[in-house]
Amino acid sequence: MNNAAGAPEAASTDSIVVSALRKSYERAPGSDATYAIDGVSFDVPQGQFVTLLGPSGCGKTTTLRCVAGLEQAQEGRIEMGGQAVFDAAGKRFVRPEDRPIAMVPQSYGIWPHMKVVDNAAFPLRHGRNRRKVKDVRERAVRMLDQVGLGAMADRWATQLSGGQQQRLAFARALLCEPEVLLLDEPLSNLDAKLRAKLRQELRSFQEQFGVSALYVTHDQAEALALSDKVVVMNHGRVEQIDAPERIYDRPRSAFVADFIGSANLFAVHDVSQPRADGSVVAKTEVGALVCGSSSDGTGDGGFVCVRPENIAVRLVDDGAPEPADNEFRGTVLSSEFLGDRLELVVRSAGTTTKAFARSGFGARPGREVTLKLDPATTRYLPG
Ligand SMILES: Nc1ncnc2c1ncn2[C@@H]1O[C@H](COP(=O)(O)OP(=O)(O)OP(=O)(O)O)[C@@H](O)[C@H]1O
Repeated sequence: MNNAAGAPEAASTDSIVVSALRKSYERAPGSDATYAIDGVSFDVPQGQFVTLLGPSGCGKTTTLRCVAGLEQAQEGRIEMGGQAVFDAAGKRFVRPEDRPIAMVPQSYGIWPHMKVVDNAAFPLRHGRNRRKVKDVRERAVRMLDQVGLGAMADRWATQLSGGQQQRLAFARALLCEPEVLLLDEPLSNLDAKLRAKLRQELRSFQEQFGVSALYVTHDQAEALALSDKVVVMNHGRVEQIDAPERIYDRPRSAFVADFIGSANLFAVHDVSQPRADGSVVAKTEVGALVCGSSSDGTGDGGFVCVRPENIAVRLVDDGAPEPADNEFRGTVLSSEFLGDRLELVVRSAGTTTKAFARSGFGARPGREVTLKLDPATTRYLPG
């Protein structure tokens, strides 16, 4: 669990607690090290699905590999089930094979020259559980049954489809009875439709087996659809940790707002003190906007953030009244038909705004429109 300062506190209900992890790949003494991860802290509560999300190079894989024990950080601490598996200060490092984890790699790591059942049983024959398990084949077949592959146990692994290979990789990982599954972009090699189907399957297996999961992706839709909690990373640091709905509806920074979904960001040059209801008035290039605030503090700078689907669009007709509070006018630059809606780009006061309208809305390029922002879904993000 996180405390008020956002740092994790060790608790018996957490499968993993990562605290202040810092790693640089430049090890030479005196080198001007830049950190691949720089003070990363988060936790994975027991049975939950937690996703590390961020752009390429932000440090997701480095973090996952530190948790797996495949990389060693220079600072910080990692606990699993209440025990330290890494502690830079105490010079403790537990080897990957002795950590209660199983990893599902991007390529699934399936052996083409083996039958499905032998692939599934591989860690029981060769891993840390090797000597403990006698009824290896029986256990592997039982697990294959549970993921719907029982009838394919004696096929060659190469005869499986992409989706079946994922199930096999999942079954093999679960056979190790890990505390936590570590998944490194396991859906990235599949086409969009199959990816959407398999992510639901992945989530339902994870829930069914009650195993905790730490998942890495740069795909924000995948992160929102799958996770109990999303850890958004940027430049080696954590930007925000929250449930998917809060990440989307209440981004804490312009980076999170922009990276997750589609967001309009209006630069702010002055902002009022918070009012009794917590809202602020932010002066922007499109006028003064009343909006909710993500923080207690205010000041100059920052952005007002509003999602395209939260903007109401009206055509401006002859004799239309002047824009009211939280409204501004603009000219339609482009109007794209997306099946269920139109995506409009509207130019006003030197900036462009993206807004959605219903499919039949007659907003051709060149038409003047009024855009109305709802204070409940418009947020001020301090700079
Ligand atoms: N073995 C390595 N040696 C040197 N630098 C590395 C190494 N692995 C990663 N880095 C650097 O560390 C930073 C973080 O990389 P990392 O692979 O963790 O990011 P990522 O968020 O997983 O990116 P991607 O989504 O592209 O896989 C990057 O700047 C990367 O270039």
